[in-house]
Amino acid sequence: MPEAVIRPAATHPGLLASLDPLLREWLPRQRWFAGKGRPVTGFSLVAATDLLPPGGPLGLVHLLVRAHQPDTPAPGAMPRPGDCYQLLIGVREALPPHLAPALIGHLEDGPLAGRTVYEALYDPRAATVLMEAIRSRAHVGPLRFEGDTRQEIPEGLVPRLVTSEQSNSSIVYGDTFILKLLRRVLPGVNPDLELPLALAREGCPRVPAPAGWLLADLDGLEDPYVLAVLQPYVRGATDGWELALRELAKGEDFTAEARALGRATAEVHTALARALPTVTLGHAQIGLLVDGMTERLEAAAQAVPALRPYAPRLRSAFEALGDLAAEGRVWTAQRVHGDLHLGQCLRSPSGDWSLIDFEGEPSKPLTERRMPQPVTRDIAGMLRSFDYAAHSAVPAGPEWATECRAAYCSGYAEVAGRDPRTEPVLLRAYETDKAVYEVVYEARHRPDWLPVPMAAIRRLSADPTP
Ligand SMILES: Nc1ncnc2c1ncn2[C@@H]1O[C@H](COP(=O)(O)OP(=O)(O)O)[C@@H](O)[C@H]1O
Ligand SMILES: O=P(O)(O)O[C@H]1O[C@H](CO)[C@@H](O[C@H]2O[C@H](CO)[C@@H](O)[C@H](O)[C@H]2O)[C@H](O)[C@H]1O
Repeated sequence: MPEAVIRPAATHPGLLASLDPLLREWLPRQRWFAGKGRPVTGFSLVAATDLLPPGGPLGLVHLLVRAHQPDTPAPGAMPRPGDCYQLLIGVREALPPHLAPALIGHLEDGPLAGRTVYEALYDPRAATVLMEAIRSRAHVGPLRFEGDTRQEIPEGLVPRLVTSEQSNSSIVYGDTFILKLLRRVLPGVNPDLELPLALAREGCPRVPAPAGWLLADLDGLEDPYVLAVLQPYVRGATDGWELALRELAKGEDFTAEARALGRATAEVHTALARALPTVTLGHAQIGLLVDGMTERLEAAAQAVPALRPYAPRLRSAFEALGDLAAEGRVWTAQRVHGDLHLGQCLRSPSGDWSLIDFEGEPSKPLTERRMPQPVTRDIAGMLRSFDYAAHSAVPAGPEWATECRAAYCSGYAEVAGRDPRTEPVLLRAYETDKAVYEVVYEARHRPDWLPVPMAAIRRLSADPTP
């Protein structure tokens, strides 16, 4: 076993000063960096914790740093404080060749001048320190490693960093557990831990139950930061997106899987409705929802000119929902996944589906992400995802999408006792809202993909039935 001893915390203002120029260059290149397009002008230290002393042969420093970026606040608005990021910095005399991709740079001054600093998650020795801290429920400075005592975590699981494109960073331990380290972190209850814990309490088998987690208690804050979540690893799993594309390429039917996904979604929704409060949305609340959807559409049409000709017809989808509410219709809202699509669904080799990544839309504040919403929001996300898969295939498979969407709704109804298609106005409003979001997302991140949500925009603005 490499060193897994957790030593007392010490802060290193000097270390951050010498890291500053290296991080300014390195941080914006990371996939998970949320402030793309604006330079980083400096950092302030939120917390520094030694997990292994940085002066030793292998140093490991846990940092929470606020990255400052020039902001253009709306007139009268307060400038936003920079985003806070979680970093694990390894410190060595020199990097062995297998850690070359992890290099951040060489410290030129300060207490550790001459040493090499690197992204420690690539380093199995550093990853083992994290796991040992969870196993021993260590408290180090502000960091609190905790866990579910009913789940046994064996010693010596071999770690490997997940290298796929992610919004956060994950380490798989011995194909048995996966530790997700949140990158852009906020104080307060995080749905990525809150909802899987609630589902585990309900005995819902569709979501891997958290086995451990990492919190940080910082002075002056009522709520801790949620920094990481450890879950059982679904071995040999394929995600729904990959599976759907594979079946499409082979011309295979996917409706049985779509139906199973509908059932799995309904199981999760039913358990969440039991576990956490539900509320009724009447005229006033639906009015706010409609206003939000309309504002997002206006902002999207400003940002993406291709959307502008369709905006009036799309707006009418939101207005129709407002009209129903004005007639006295009410809807139930509950906690939902918040960002559901095929890529968030994992199929085990035995054919069971699990849902992952309950973080919600990371760009939104936690209070907004934790608000109860109609389940239709998640359902619309999945319906859009079948459409995405069908449009990504060559040749495109619009009938495939129609069949999968129908099968998904039927599967949902089998478990929930309520078919989402019986709420066409609500479904259309949510699907429109999601397609508008996707237009902005693709214009910003993957312009080649823009035709996919634009096809949906055309369909939704032409045909009032979802
Ligand atoms: N419990 C799990 N079992 C197996 N693989 C998982 C599990 N949780 C996550 N993954 C894999 O890790 C990837 C990233 O996880 P996710 O929670 O979506 O992180 P992010 O928020 O960074 O996108 C997923 O796409 C999936 O491939
Ligand atoms: O998984 P994330 O939380 O990072 O979600 C973002 O990226 C997704 C792309 O990976 C994006 O999803 C869109 O593309 C998917 C195919 O790549 C498709 O299945 C989804 O239906 C579609 O929305 C998601 O919108 C974005 O928030």
